[in-house]
Amino acid sequence: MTALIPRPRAEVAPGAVHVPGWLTADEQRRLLDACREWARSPAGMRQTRLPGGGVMSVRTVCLGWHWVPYRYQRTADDGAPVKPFPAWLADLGRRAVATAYGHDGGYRPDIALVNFYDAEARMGQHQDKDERSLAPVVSLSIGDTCVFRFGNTRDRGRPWSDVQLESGDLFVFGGESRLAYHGVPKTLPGTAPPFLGLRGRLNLTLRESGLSPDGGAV
Ligand SMILES: O=C(O)CCC(=O)C(=O)O
Ligand SMILES: [Fe+2]
Repeated sequence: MTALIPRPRAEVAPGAVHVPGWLTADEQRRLLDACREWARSPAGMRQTRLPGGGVMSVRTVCLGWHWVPYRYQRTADDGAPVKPFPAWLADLGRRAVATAYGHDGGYRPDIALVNFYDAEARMGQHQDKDERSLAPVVSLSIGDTCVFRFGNTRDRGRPWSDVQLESGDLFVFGGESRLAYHGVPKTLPGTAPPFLGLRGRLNLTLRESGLSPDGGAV
């Protein structure tokens, strides 16, 4: 969408870069189509059960490695093999890192977590720390705008920055910010660009597992 108020690129914290409007409308549409395919069962989109008995409000489908709190495995909750991580998505991830940092640093993502947020869904402050690699996390947003809370590496509290992530925005966090706490306190329902035909918000995070294909550390 054309912004009335320009949204400049910003380094929110050292190594944490927000690039508004990075994906073209066509790229957003293609990514949405791919998400709709990935969401189908087997190994489709589901709500993650937490060890304490709770259920996450976002719906998630994983590619490459399936995330269960708090590790990665090769099979999904239904026992089916996790869907493959496509080469084109790794290429997109490399382009994203190069856009954020000026070079791709040999980025080789092999995990994607695709999260769907309906109007009520949110995600509490957490660290992405189940990967053995400290390569950057690439985040791509499609659909409704959200408030993305990007905090510090020490704890869930302040200081943090609240950033609005809109459809097509890129956010990369690596380096000193790789283990920063972050979360999504709310989405803004009905703000998705009409051309998408999507109610809600999708977010893809690409990561390097640091795991070999048989599950050991690389
Ligand atoms: O939805 C987002 O923007 C963040 C998702 C996230 O932090 C995660 O999947 O670990
Ligand atoms: Fe995260």
